[in-house]
Amino acid sequence: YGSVSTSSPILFCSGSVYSSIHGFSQEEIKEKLLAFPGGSIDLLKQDSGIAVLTINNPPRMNAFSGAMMVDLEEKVTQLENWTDGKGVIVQGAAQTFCSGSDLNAVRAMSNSQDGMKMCMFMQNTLTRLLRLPLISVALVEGNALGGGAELTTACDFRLMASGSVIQFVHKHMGLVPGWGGAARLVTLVGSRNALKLLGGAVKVDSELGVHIGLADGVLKVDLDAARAETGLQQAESWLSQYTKGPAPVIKAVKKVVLSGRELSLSDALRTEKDIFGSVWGGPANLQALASKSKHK
Ligand SMILES: CCCC(=O)SCCNC(=O)CCNC(=O)[C@H](O)C(C)(C)COP(=O)(O)OP(=O)(O)OC[C@H]1O[C@@H](n2cnc3c(N)ncnc32)[C@H](O)[C@@H]1OP(=O)(O)O
Repeated sequence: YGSVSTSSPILFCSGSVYSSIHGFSQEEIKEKLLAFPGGSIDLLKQDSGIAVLTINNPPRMNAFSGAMMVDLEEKVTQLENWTDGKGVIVQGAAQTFCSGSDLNAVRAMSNSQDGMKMCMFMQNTLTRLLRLPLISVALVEGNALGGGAELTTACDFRLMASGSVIQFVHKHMGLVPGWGGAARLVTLVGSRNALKLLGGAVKVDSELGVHIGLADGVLKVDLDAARAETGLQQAESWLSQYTKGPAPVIKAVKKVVLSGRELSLSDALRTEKDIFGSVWGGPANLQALASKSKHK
């Protein structure tokens, strides 16, 4: 497969929003964030080409410590470099998703300069997560609150367990989203629904989530515990509908959709042409042509 040299440096060279030209130092904020330890972000890359990224801080309902923000950035870098990857599932440990920023860290960083730097760091990371050449799914069990709700919007899809809640609680905290969650929410559900969810700090359950297009599916509850699939197993089989096939082709699928989502039409068309060129004449294309396959 040829490498994709596109006219779109923003999407495929550096997925970040802020850099030194914006007066932002990633290393400086990393050092400050590392002063708030606790929890981890765990990455499991599987032979299926589907990775599992786990937000792991159960004593604080998987709230993000500063160290976890740094850890997430490192894991996103690993996913960007995963040649054989096709998909990623983002979940929380211990059957709950994520309760947002660790409020202890928020209290200690409450001056607006530090708050803005943390927000720029998280915007960079979550933008890179959404721009990964992998199809991503947030598996929402339990609560996704505040920054946790924002994290769900940094995935291509959201699957909700029954009883789970996505809630942008920011207004109750005297805040608005800052990790890019408002901008992404408007894209997902439209500005009127986004205003309702943010202005009312609405608890979005799975039914409402599907109704407004925030959720893409609801996990099944099987009362026979012995037969029941876990949320993760269900999410893996849901995602595998879209990740069958060679990694370069699945990555190309994500890239054409991403460029259509983020670029102007002219730039998206040029980028699509470049991505097309990277799979045209590739092994999967040649094999399909040789087998004279029929699509029925
Ligand atoms: C730009 C980003 C903006 C933000 O993300 S601001 C943060 C927004 N998130 C929140 O305000 C969540 C606050 N937490 C809650 O509402 C509740 O704890 C929650 C998640 C519904 C769970 O309720 P319960 O099941 O009753 O459990 P609980 O309250 O006893 O919590 C268990 C332990 O977890 C802790 N915890 C939960 N959310 C946390 C957070 N965000 N930061 C730090 N610690 C947090 C909570 O303090 C409790 O700890 P402990 O057992 O009392 O030591």
